[in-house]
Amino acid sequence: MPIDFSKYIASYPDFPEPGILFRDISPMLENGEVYRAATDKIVDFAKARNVQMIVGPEARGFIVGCPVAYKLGVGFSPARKKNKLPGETIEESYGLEYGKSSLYLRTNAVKPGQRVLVTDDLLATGGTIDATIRLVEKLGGIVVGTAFLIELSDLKGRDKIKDYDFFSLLKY
Ligand SMILES: O=P(O)(O)OC[C@H]1O[C@H](OP(=O)(O)OP(=O)(O)O)[C@H](O)[C@@H]1O
Ligand SMILES: Nc1ncnc2[nH]cnc12
Repeated sequence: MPIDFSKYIASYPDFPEPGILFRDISPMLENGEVYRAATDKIVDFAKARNVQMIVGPEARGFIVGCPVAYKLGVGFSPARKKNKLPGETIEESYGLEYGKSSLYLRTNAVKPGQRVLVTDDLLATGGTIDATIRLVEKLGGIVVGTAFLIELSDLKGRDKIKDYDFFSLLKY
């Protein structure tokens, strides 16, 4: 029987602030079979695009991207928030559904011409993924796909990344 992935997403009204309906992937992660099946969907998407490197934003982009990198035998580089990455980094700032922030990537994270998959748990306004893509492209990487567990379609994040191949497991 195919897995109904939607059963493993919890919804919390007014978290972390009033008006936000928070979609929580924790139940999916807490079930080994379901986490693996969800990861395998992204692995298939990545294999079809000959992905050579994965970059994901802190923190939930790591949860999605790292097991895919492990399965493919490619590297993963974290795009991190302020004061988390030592050494030489590049920065991009962005707005999100709640708040504003910056992401940083190591200047050695991606080689020019490398085929990169960008992963995150959820696409909302698209600010986070757009900043992550800009970081990769600043280093000369080629973003061959973007992959998420969840897309919040009302927030139109896909409009920001319409030039890129896209995968999402679930849509709300
Ligand atoms: O499409 P956007 O409007 O940019 O929103 C999506 C981003 O928001 C959440 O991360 P958050 O910034 O809350 O950080 P966290 O993963 O560290 O909890 C989520 O994990 C995505 O990265
Ligand atoms: N509604 C939402 N649920 C979970 N994570 C989010 N990140 C941005 N918006 C979110």
